[in-house]
Amino acid sequence: MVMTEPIITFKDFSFKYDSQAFPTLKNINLTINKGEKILIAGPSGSGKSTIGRCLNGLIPNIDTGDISGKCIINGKNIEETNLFELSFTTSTILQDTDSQFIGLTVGEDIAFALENDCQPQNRIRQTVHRWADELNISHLLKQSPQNLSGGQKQIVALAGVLIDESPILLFDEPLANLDPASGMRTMALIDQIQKELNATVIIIEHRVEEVMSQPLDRIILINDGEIIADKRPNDLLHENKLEDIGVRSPLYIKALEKAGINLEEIPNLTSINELPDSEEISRKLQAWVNNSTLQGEKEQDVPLLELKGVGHRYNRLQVNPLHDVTTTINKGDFVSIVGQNGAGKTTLCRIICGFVANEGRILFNGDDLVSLSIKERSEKIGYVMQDPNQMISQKMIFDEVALGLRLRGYDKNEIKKRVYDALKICGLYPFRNWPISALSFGQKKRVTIAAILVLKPELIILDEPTAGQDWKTYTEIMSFLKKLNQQGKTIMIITHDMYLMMEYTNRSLAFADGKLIADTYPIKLLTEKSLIKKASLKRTSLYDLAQKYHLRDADTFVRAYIDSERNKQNA
Ligand SMILES: Nc1ncnc2c1ncn2[C@@H]1O[C@H](COP(=O)(O)OP(=O)(O)OP(=O)(O)O)[C@@H](O)[C@H]1O
Ligand SMILES: Nc1ncnc2c1ncn2[C@@H]1O[C@H](COP(=O)(O)OP(=O)(O)OP(=O)(O)O)[C@@H](O)[C@H]1O
Repeated sequence: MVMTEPIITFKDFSFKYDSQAFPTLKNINLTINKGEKILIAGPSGSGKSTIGRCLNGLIPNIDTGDISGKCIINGKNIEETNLFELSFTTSTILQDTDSQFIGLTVGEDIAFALENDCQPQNRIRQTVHRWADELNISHLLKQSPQNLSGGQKQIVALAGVLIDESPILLFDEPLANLDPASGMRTMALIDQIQKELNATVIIIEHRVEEVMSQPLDRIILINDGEIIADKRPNDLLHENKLEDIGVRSPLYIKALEKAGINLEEIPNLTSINELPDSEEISRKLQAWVNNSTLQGEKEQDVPLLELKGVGHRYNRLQVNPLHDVTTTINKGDFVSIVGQNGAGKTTLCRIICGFVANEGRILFNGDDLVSLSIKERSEKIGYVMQDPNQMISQKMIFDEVALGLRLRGYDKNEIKKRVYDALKICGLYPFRNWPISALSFGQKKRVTIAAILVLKPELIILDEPTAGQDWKTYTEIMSFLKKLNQQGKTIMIITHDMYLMMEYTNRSLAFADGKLIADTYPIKLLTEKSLIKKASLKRTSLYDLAQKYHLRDADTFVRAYIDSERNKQNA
């Protein structure tokens, strides 16, 4: 028997933030042994990050509140330990990477963790280069961390944590902004580090399927501040209750279920490789595809936005600036913009909105956009940033949505009418007199969309609207966007979620190294191996399932699955 020794123990532990009326964590009993790898999952606001903050000492040192019961980390009671002491025990990679950077360059930032340990200069250089190599960020070492793309920031933050060599590594949503291939690489890397250092790894993530691409010891489900399951992944998947609490199940499991396959009869559900070779499963999956009728792809060819040789270079250090993007977005399109972290997706959207200079031309309904100011453009093209908190400037919902109209001098009645209309479309009318601070993330996101809809733009561009969201909020945001699209809005959306791309969008633009490398149907994009590799994409597990069971045509299987989900939504 392997000797196990607890490194984290919660005993009848409850915690109430000073500013909250009720406890956020309730009666937590949890033991994690040295060297274990644990996933913590659960809906937004359930208390996952709060548990994380106990592990790294932010609770009770920075986030003060009432504790009852005990929490012992590496032999120390968190109530009797200061932040500095715990910093040697737990390394944390946060959801919000921006607040984590201290160096002037990426290289300095990564080195910082080592300099803390008083290592010699040349050893530091070597280690930094080794990790930068491993993480594919060598070309960024001289850049300022503030200028990186969202995904690049996340990888740099990861490097800092990995080289720190603490006994507990805590990752709070490490995948939220990563492209699919980087996400997989990151999970493999975490696994490798864990083995090398024999570290205890705690991962907080909504993307359960991706985390499960590497072995896990246990999954802990949190709901409403309580632990509702603490099980080995296989046992939890057999119970098949993830979606009941708003956590997305792995796609291949949902597909098996759709085809009427009894999950109880499958011994190991943790990965497609572990599924049994079975004629019967093959037959059932194939029969299910044969029974579904496929919908035709939507064809549209009235041009709305024409991009001709579009590009932008931020500075001379930039290795692959966005260059020569030429394509036409048609009226009614729902376009996904996908690809490699740092490829230029956000930059393209900034160019379209006029926030940064453009080396090419853009026509909107046939007119050149160059003569329009940012303000004039925003009446035609609405841009929704990833973080709603960065967009919101007012206290009250009504005022936030009315802001654009007030700035443009509309009269009071017209403002009221338009704001109410937009709030109704966004399902926020009942909240019209509420302060924004009382809303959840998904609701805030809809406020920022409402604030854009009042100006009646024909095109709406959204930057990763579902990143870091739980399954419920994800579905809420996406069905809402789908409705807007059906009402005639043209939508462009940046995303790293391959399934989202396939289910919701009718067309994909894929980027790599500053270039548009594909412009096609979402499903077609994932049929070409070389494209997938170049754009850092990944096939969903539906393909792997179809291949494993030798279905006649994997793409047809994937389409059948997506159609059946679409129909379920429309019903
Ligand atoms: N510093 C704080 N002060 C007061 N309340 C807080 C604080 N941080 C979190 N909370 C509250 O505690 C609850 C749980 O938040 P927590 O961040 O732990 O959730 P989570 O499960 O990590 O959610 P998400 O998936 O959205 O990140 C929320 O209702 C939140 O409003
Ligand atoms: N303000 C800036 N100054 C200098 N370089 C920048 C700036 N903003 C972005 N870059 C660089 O431009 C490139 C493209 O960045 P962009 O944000 O468009 O990428 P992205 O495709 O949206 O990436 P992600 O998927 O990670 O969000 C990156 O290499 C990034 O480092």
